[in-house]
Parts: sequence; structure tokens; C-alpha cells
Amino acid sequence: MQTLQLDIPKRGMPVTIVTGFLGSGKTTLLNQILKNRQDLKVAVLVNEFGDINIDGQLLVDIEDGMVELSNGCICCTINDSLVDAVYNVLERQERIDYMVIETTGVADPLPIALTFLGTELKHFTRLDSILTVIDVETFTSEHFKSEAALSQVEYGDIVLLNKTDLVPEEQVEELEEYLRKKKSKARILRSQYGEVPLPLILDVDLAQTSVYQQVEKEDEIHQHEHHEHHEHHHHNSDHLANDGFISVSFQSDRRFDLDKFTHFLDKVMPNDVFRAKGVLSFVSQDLRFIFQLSGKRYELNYDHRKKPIDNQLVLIGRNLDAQMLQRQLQECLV
Ligand SMILES: Nc1nc2c(ncn2[C@@H]2O[C@H](COP(=O)(O)OP(=O)(O)OP(=O)(O)O)[C@@H](O)[C@H]2O)c(=O)[nH]1
Repeated sequence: MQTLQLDIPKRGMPVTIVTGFLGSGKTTLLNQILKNRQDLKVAVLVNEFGDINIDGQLLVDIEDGMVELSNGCICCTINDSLVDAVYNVLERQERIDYMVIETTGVADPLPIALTFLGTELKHFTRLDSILTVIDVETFTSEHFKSEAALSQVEYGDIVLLNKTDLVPEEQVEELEEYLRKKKSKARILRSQYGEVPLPLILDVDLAQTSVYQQVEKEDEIHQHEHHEHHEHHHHNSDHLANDGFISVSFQSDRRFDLDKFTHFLDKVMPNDVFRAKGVLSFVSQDLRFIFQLSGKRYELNYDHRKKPIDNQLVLIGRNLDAQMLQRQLQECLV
């Protein structure tokens, strides 16, 4: 493994915003950062789309969302205010060298960047870059018909072409070429499971702050001129509709029947479910499972941590009938 030489100056805590569409590999990348950070004390803020915090549970060694660990990692779930969450980290006694923020897959990263540049946070932090993770298998030039996805690509200072193991080399090259044309200034990297040398992505000072701020200015002028279109404001962070994506949560302390659950996945669940994740318990299985679904692909892996048996699942997609999905999942329980 490479040695990490990050010389972090005292001009404010460096912040990297990790963005990327649903299931692209943001949490996987965060885990790589936490595993390889060496002496760097990294605070991780996770912003999750959905009522249940699954991501917090999937991060290495981090349990129950907001725990301080002996290895110096702090994980917070951003609930209401990003500014408050950042202050909570800044006010901690212990030394923290670096902050990484994972946005939700349906978030536009620009308002988050502007929060660091436009509020008091600018005195305490230094935005290092926006890093956009792309799933090379599922990405299309239509950006999933999502404004947020478009914005993620547009403002990425670093673009990580992830999941290169799933497609032929030519497909990666094609995508890389397409992105290079669109984004001549961006650093474009490739990875499998987010494995990338940290000095290439952390403390690189690639944030194009003037570009972000220019967009904000143009936006304000635009808004002023077209007051009636206010509700369509492109960079509204809490995007009421989230580009039409909704999340459906399911929780139970009963166990699933494995056959019924896989039948649900293979035959019953609508194609409109684009992403799902959870921790699941099955009849006659002592361990829980970590469940991941992204596009057409899903996997179930043993969760080797000793945990009480329960089921926590989030489904994300468009046009979802929450009640029907919950009923169908209910029927998979024993
Ligand atoms: N084959 C393959 N799978 C990957 C790779 N990177 C991540 N995955 C898998 O893709 C799925 C989604 O990864 P996550 O890291 O949870 O994605 P995410 O961007 O955090 O997802 P959301 O937070 O829901 O938007 C998981 O099952 C990962 O194991 C990769 O390079 N190759």
C-alpha cells in the first residue's frame, strides 16, 4: 500500500464533498478512505436519503450512526442542518484533520459547496474538492433523467469512474472520453471498489470555488428576473421532488423467509426500484445479512458483526407505491 503524505496546513479544516448517483460507490469509497487514512483523523458526515440510517451501519467499524472511535473516526448523520453538523465536529476536543461529506445519491452537490463558501463556515474550513463517483456500468449520458445527477457530473472537480470491473475496457474509455470533452479541467480517475491512492483525492486543492460562486450569482439574477419560476430554482438543496425519487422504508423484528424474499426481488418488485439497501435477518440464519441492490444487480453478504436479529430495508426509486411495497415485504416475513 502507498504511503500517505498529506501535509494539512492550518488554514482551516479541508473538506471533500463526495457525491455521485444512487449506488455509484460513495460509501464504498468512504470505507476505503477510513481504512487507508493512516494517522489522518477523518470526520465523516453522511447525509442519507431515507428514514433509516443504513449507510452509518455499513461504514467500517461505525455503529449506531454517531460514535467516536478509538481510531479517530467520527461519523455523524446530517439530520437538519449541515452547518450545525459541521460545527459539532469543529467543536470537538480532539484533533480532527479532515472532513469528508457523503451526500445522498439524489443530491445536487452545489448547495452543499456553497454552504461552505457562503456561511461562517468559510472561516473554519477549506473546501478541497467535489468528488463525483460514477458507476461506469449504469451511467448514461441522460444522467438518469435527473438534474441532480447532471449537477454531480458538472461540478465534480474529481471524477472517479468506479466499478470498472463490471464493463469492458472500451466502455470505460468511451465514457472517459465523453467526460474529458465535457470537463477538461477535472481530474478523472478509475477505480474498483473505490480503491484509489488517497493523495490523489484528498488535500488536492482542486475546488473551483469561483465557478461555483459564479453559478450562484447567475442563479440569483435569474431568480430575480423570473420571480414566478422561483419554485423551479435549479439549485434548491432540498429539491422537494428529488427528481421524482422517493424512498420507502421497511422495518420488522421478525425474520424474512429467504425464498419468499428472493422471489420478491426477482419477480414482484417493480423495475422502478433503482436502489435498495439494508440489513436483513432470515429464518434459521444466525447472522444478519447486508443487502445491496443497484440497478439490476443485487447481493447478500453475511454481516459478521454480532447484532440482534432484525430487518431494516430502504428501497429507492421513481413512481413507487409505498404501501404496496410494504405489504409485499410484509408477506415475505415468517
Ligand atoms: N462490482 C463492483 N461493485 C461495487 C464497486 N464499488 C461499489 N460496489 C458495490 O455497489 C453497491 C453500492 O455501493 P455503495 O458504496 O453503497 O454506493 P453509494 O453510492 O454509497 O449508494 P447510495 O448511498 O445509496 O447512493 C454495493 O453493493 C457495493 O459493494 C466496484 O467497483 N465494483
